[in-house]
Amino acid sequence: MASFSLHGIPVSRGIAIGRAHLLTPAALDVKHYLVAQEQVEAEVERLQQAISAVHKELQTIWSELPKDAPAELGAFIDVHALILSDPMISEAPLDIIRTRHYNAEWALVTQIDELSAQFDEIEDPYLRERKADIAQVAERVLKILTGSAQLLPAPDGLDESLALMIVVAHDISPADMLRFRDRSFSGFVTDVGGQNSHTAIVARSLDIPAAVGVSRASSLIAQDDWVIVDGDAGVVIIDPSEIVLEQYRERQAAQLRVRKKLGKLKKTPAVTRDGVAIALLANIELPEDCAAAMDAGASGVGLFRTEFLFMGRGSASKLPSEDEQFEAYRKAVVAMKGRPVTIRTLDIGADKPLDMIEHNALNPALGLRAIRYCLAEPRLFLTQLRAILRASAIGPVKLLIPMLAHAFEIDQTLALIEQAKAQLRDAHKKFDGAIQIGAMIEIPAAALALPMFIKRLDFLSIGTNDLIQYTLAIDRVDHEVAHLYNPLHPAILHLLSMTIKTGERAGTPVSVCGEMAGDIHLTRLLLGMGLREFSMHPAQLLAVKQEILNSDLSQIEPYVRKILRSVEPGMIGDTVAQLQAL
Ligand SMILES: C=C(OP(=O)(O)O)C(=O)O
Repeated sequence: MASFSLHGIPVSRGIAIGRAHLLTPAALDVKHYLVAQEQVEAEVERLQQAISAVHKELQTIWSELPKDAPAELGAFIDVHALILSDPMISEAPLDIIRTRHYNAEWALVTQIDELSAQFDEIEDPYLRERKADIAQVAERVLKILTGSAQLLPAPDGLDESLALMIVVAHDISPADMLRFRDRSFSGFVTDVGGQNSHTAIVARSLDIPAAVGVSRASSLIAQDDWVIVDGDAGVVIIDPSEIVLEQYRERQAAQLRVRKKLGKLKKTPAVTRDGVAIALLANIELPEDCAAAMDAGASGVGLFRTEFLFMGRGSASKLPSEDEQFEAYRKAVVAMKGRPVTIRTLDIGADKPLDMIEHNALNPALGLRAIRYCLAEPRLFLTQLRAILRASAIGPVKLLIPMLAHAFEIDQTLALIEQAKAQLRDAHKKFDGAIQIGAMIEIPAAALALPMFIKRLDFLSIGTNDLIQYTLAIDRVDHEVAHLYNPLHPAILHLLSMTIKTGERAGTPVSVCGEMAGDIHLTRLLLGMGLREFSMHPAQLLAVKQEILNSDLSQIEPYVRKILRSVEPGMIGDTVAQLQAL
């Protein structure tokens, strides 16, 4: 196969080299014809041969796995081998050929369709999802039958220890991404998605190179193709030549060296050259992420996205109980060893739907989501509030509320927090009575009416991902408008600067917990606006710290003033670049 490349949106930095693992099988689009009676046994044999060819193929992949490859990769191959040996694949389609005289491809697809319908009926979401594995196995067999399958050998010079799997899919939901965090993949490529979709955010949190919005990747890349993902440029190279491979291996090695160097900064305090201390906190999705936060030297958790505890549970299962939630929050608080943990209440809706809740708004991002949903479902909200409050008895916890825009929403939320406290008192359960309560500033209306928030709350956290989405009126997950997603739009810069300055004047702490906080190209801009608290994924923390250590506020501030006076994108971009080069 000739080498070719595809282009998309770079969302998670780094270089990954490996074999493609297609998540969404290509449509099982095969020829359908009837075979004559005398041809039936030959057709049966054709299918049997294809099945044994796939067995061999799986064995080859097994034998090519590097010794230190994570056990999960081998487990995947085992599952596929087991499926292939199961009579539902190895025998039932043969019966279909014999009884209905279907050609081999049609018989296999018929059997898969029947199995698929049976799997849809299964209550257990884990088992239900095994349907995808069966489809992938069937697709391998079909490729052999149609003559399109050739397992490519490892390109010459490929370091097998780097040859892990690259997930290629039309789209990956944030819930699916959650499942991947326990398995080792070296890269992600999706046909759709935007820079700040939650899928992209989770890829960054996993510290795995990823490109999204790579149009038609899942149909142009075949299972087991050798692929390079350049997460810095958003480029995906399929079947790379030896020279290209060598170049990327060198870049990969250079990145590893940079990482090693950054690793030495873990214990270094984040202080600018002119002596201003900056707090660097971590964004987490699950309590297990605290290990990475501690390892990166985070001074606390600035954003715990609790909705990830509620996602991917399937419609049949229940929402997490108060005790289950408490256990998760407690774990995070214990893991952070006395450093503050900012727990955000449920921010569901839009691209973070819950399986058990119907989300049928016409414009989900503008609908009954986040705090709006919680206020409409006080029992669910009180359960979460009690669990968070109980965790505040274990160590320092702050409560963060998403998507607030109206004074009455803040007041209702505060009233419910008081109600949750009263319920805990009645139940003789401990909590921190002086727990700090803050708001996400992520709706332009909130940024423009800041005194209303400052009067009622203890701290503010700017959610730049949603603030950009709502200010520029673009869906953050829609790759067709991804080019309009611009953190340097003058309107965004003004809202940010205004929020930081207003908070500073009022003595209300302001942090940024959106993706802008972890982007090293924007660190100096935010410092110059007066930001002193950044929260980001642990994987980004040391690089941001290095920027801070190399920055001098007195040098930066005049450039930032110039940026804030500019309305021309060219001028803003140039000045941000000059800031970087200081
Ligand atoms: C941090 C944010 O929240 P999320 O990305 O979880 O919506 C944000 O909007 O910037």
